[in-house]
Amino acid sequence: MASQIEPNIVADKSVIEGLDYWRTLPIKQQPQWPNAEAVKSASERLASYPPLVFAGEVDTLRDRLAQAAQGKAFLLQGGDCAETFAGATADKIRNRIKTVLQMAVVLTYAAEMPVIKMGRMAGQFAKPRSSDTETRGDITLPAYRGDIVNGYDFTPESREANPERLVQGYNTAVSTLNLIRAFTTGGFADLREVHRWNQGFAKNPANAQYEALANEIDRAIKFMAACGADFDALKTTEFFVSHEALLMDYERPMTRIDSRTGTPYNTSAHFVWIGERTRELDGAHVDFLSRVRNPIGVKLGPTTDVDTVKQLIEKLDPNREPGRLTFITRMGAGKIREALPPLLEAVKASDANPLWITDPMHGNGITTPNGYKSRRFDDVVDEVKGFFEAHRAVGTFPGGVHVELTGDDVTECLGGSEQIDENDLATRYESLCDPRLNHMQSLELSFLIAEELKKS
Ligand SMILES: O=C[C@H](O)[C@H](O)COP(=O)(O)O
Ligand SMILES: C=C(OP(=O)(O)O)C(=O)O
Ligand SMILES: [Mn+2]
Repeated sequence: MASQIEPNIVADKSVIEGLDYWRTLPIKQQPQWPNAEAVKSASERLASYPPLVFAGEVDTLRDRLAQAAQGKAFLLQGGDCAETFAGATADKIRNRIKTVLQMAVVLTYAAEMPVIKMGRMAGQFAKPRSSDTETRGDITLPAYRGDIVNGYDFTPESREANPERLVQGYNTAVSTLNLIRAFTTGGFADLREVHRWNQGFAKNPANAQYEALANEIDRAIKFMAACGADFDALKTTEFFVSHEALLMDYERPMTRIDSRTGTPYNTSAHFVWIGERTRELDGAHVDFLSRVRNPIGVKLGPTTDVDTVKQLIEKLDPNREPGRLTFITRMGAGKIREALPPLLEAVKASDANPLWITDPMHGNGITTPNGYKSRRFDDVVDEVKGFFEAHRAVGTFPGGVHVELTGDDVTECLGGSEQIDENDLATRYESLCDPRLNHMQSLELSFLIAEELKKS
């Protein structure tokens, strides 16, 4: 990130050394690379490539998240469970952005407050798995760990971890982010285009409800324009990218020293989070992310206790910096109403002010009798409701949602007004890992969240 025209403040030696301290700690969910030299070579190349995001953008996001933590903004974070290299096409990326923009409009209108838009995009390539291996029939192979590690095809060649994929991951993230920037700053995301974001999607109840809302917004904009309002600010929209910081051979080389401040930023995304499976207090991931300046998230499952939350705050946000820390709860619809309030109470009584958002996906996984990983739309909605209820009861702010979604008409989650059932799953199941809400289910969810926001 060094620039010739900006001051070039170098980092302390201890700061640079600290970025590799994780190597001495226990670490989970990393691939078994077959060839250490090849990993070293790929990591060195990554370290020499330009950053994907700038430190200044990361700082802006931290400010936005600080607003949300204070109850003055709402975070909408969404995208694939596992982005794929083949899925990084213009159509698919555009549909996902359109879906997030539509959901954001619905939420902004209801909440009457800014909605921070963030994709699980441009880097969501590495997956933690429940098992290191997958068995089909009498063959057992390494589990698929995301396109940045190995291939999905069930052959020994494809399932072997391949370090060249680290570089391909970077290149795919670059082209995805380039398109995101073009869509969100090149006129397409202009609020006056609110109808256009609905075009190309099938006619269905959620789209019709959206269309009615878009008409209202249109009329309001035209009214304000007739009154002389200047809408230049509506031409572009901020859109941030995020992914799970899981694969250290990608995250470490993408972390650079900011020449303005001499401090480390993970330049592979604006926001990164630590998953439920890798958030041990003394583990590699918590240590590494404690040292970068990005706003960071931590997933919290249903067994999380108060002490763990307090220690995570101590490690990851010792200075209680506004916007620094987001807790992404993923408790499950049946558990959130009991598991979340004690955590909220304890943090409320402390000097910390993290942002709390809900991931209503990962606590609600099921496997259908016909063998698909799925989730029921009703469970997703119920967890969101439980999240709002818990915050209302404790008097804290329900600051956002984190969803696995796509802009395409896939059939991966059950229910919604299209009433997708188990037999429909085979029609269009494309996810290589967890099931995503399709375009219509996503939009429908946003209307339901809007109702909850109005109540809050
Ligand atoms: O996205 C989250 C995890 O990677 C995923 O839920 C793990 O799935 P598995 O239980 O099939 O490994
Ligand atoms: C792995 C994920 O979630 P969790 O860590 O909550 O299981 C994910 O968000 O895809
Ligand atoms: Mn997932």
